[in-house]
Amino acid sequence: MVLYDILIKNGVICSASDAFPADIAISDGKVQVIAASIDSSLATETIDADGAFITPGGIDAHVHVDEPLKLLGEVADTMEHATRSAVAGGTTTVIAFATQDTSRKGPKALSESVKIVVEDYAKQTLYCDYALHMIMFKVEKPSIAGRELLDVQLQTVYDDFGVSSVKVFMTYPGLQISDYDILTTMYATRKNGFTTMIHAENGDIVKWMIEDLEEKGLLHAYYHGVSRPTIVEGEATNRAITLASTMDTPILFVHVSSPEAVDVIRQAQTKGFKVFAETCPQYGLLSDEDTKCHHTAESSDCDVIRREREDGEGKIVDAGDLFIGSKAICSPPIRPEHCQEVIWRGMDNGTFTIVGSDHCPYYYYDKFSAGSKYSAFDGEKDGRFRYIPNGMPGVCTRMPLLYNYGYLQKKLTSMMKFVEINCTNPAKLYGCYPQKGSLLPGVSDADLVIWYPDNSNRAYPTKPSRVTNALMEHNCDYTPFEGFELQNWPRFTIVKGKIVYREGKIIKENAAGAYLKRGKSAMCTPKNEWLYSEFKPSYQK
Ligand SMILES: NC(=O)NCCC(=O)O
Ligand SMILES: [Zn+2]
Repeated sequence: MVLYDILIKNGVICSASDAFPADIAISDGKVQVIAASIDSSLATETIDADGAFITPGGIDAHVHVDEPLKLLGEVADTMEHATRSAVAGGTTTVIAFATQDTSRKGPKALSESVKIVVEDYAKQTLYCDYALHMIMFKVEKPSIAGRELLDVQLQTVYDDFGVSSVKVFMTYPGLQISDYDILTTMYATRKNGFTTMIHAENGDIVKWMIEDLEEKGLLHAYYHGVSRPTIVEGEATNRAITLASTMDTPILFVHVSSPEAVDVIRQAQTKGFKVFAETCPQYGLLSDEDTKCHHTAESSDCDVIRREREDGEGKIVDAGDLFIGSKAICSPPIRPEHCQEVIWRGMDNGTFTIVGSDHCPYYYYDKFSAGSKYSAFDGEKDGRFRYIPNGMPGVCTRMPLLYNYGYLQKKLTSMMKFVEINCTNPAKLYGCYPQKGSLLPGVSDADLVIWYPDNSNRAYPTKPSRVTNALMEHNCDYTPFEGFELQNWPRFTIVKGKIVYREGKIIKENAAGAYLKRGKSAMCTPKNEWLYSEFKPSYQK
């Protein structure tokens, strides 16, 4: 009698709390049974995991892809490309962004902004499920009346699309919102049980620094990081915590990179504030050295040879390329090497709740594509750092890099920690647990990854030994991690019970990703403690 579609035998099942040898049976897209031994005759297909770890599929809760409103300009990956790249690296759910369409007004304004995105992605082949956060850069009515309108707008976007998180920016010209508007946003997100995601950098200091560096003729990619030093992030993080504690609103800092920011987050957590944080692999693995090199032969003030790496065939990558530093430009910027230790420690000690990729892919070699890093040379822009598109690809590499450089190098103390920050916590934080981020029989979607065994004598011809762009399966034409050495990589990625990535090959016919409506966060719940009781809102009993 056949009961299961797929049976995985001889693996070590890893959750955020346990790691134990067991078999796992899947049917109808769900995990059905986990038991010490399950008979192969009960399944249509049996996979021998050969002693390897089996983890829940990753959830990458910070992914920017091409979307109708193009807030971040043209990026190289559509949702189809991003989900394909995700599954090639063991991620089985991505959370991307719908941007507020400010031409839409009234109670349904945000819901309509999400609708156009969902309709656009419905036309694409999706390799895994995706959900959406809302990027908000304008409060429609900046007044007391504005917060009641925003309250209704959030209620509506949640009811219609299960969007339960909002991202705001404290930097970027055109996107930066005032402290007043952040308070208004927090009032409404708190009331609706939304997660407030904050990009914390002091935009006014950055503006001042950019103008000053340009005045001094310091224009190359490297100066992007100089214009946004670590204190810029530390100050904004501290300020956002002050605003959040005034409003008794839980907050989540995205893409945290600076030791000062880590310190204030840790202190706030110790005081019992509901402060959560995300970091990204690039902040633990790249350094400001990677942003060096200059773009014209005449300019010599940044005449530093970039750390060279080999590609898959032993060839040195990009030696002598004078604009190469732009590949690693993102915000917050990649920091000096000594900051990396703080990032890894924060992942392991719980300061960081989750790891996201901040996948935001712009072309590099395809210089003439809209949105290429080379658009910094359009017109009179002359390649100046202020015009280099901010962002880099990473949805594919997030899980494998954390496995190889975190777990295998003992910077993450256990595979349980690996699963917690990459899979389970993102699901709890963003309202999709236990459907996602876990392997609970009868409950969780059968989204999982079978890795290669760590200590096998068997040679696997399909096991990659270095990061290459071909491995990424994205549409972008580079990875900032080219040449990084690998001991492990996902061997199988299974999404809703179907194998979508098998030993280096994408299986398109099994792609059945869809839009995922989320619930409210299980973590971001207010404490109902007010710093000043006068601020307690009238709706709160
Ligand atoms: N991080 C970055 O440089 N680009 C993506 C947009 C953002 O998340 O701030
Ligand atoms: Zn951001």
